[in-house]
Amino acid sequence: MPQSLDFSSPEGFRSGFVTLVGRPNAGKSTLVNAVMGKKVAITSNTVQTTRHRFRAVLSRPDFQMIMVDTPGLHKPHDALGEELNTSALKALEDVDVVAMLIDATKPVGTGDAWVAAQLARARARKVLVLSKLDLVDAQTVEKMRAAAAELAPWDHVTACSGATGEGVEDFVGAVVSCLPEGPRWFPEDMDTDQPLEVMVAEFVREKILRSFRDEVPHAIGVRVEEMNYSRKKNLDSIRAIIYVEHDSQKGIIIGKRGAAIKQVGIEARADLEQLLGTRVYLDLNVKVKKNWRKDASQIRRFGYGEGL
Ligand SMILES: Nc1nc2c(ncn2[C@@H]2O[C@H](COP(=O)(O)OP(=O)(O)OP(=O)(O)O)[C@@H](O)[C@H]2O)c(=O)[nH]1
Repeated sequence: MPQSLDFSSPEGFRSGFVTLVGRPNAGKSTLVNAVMGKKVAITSNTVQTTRHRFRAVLSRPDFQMIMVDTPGLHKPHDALGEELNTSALKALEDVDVVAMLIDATKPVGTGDAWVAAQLARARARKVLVLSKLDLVDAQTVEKMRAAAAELAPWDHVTACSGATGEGVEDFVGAVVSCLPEGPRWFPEDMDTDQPLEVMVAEFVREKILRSFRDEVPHAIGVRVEEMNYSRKKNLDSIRAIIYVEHDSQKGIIIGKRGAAIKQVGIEARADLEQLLGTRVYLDLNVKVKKNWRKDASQIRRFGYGEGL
């Protein structure tokens, strides 16, 4: 039997779903990538980077930990915000473990207390994670541990750095100890169930968010229109559209004589070639679609909030 079809699991095997929650920018996507040992989620300094809910699956001989990466919980300002909030709260239902990340570089605030209060309603086991451990000293970590412990009754309190990897195995151990005994849900060699088109669109969006942080925050959506693989050339030809809200944003993204979008294309292509294991031809176009973020049905059409 090919390995990918082998779902059998030994006695005592643990498996289950864990969702990562926390304020925007807390480091959720970075931690998912660190746990997986490779990039499956996009990260950026811009808050609310994560829009798609997806699963990353860590398989070891004695457990399978399925991570559901959620958009940050926050107070909504527009329809997109509401959609993200709803999806974050929904993610608390039907999971075995909720891991709440608190950025160790910031004092525990009312925002964290608000998220912890939402968590109190979930029946799942709860793990608190102080993130960005590499940026703080030991004394701060101890203070943060004490403050965080007050927020809710946690099963475990851990600290780690998704950037350096320090403490990441402790985090995995804490989560796994909370998982119930269960079957292998996914084939051992499958590490994400996110459709390729969605990952491709997200990788392109990450590059744009990084390049134009201040000029176009949140005002972009990326949709992959076409993806064709040629076995002969080992080449993926991808056509994607970048949607913006205003003409001015279109100008910024394209840049002088197309220089800016060319740079985005070069960077995205490098990542995509790694992701897909093929050569990539990437055709990016920019279109203006006024107020697309304000209309929740449009948001669904763009794929955000779907399948939640
Ligand atoms: N130094 C350091 N930086 C980190 C660490 N984890 C995350 N960051 C940075 O913090 C920023 C936000 O990280 P993300 O992983 O995108 O945060 P997120 O919680 O997924 O953000 P949203 O998608 O907005 O909810 C990025 O610039 C990361 O590079 C860490 O452990 N150490």
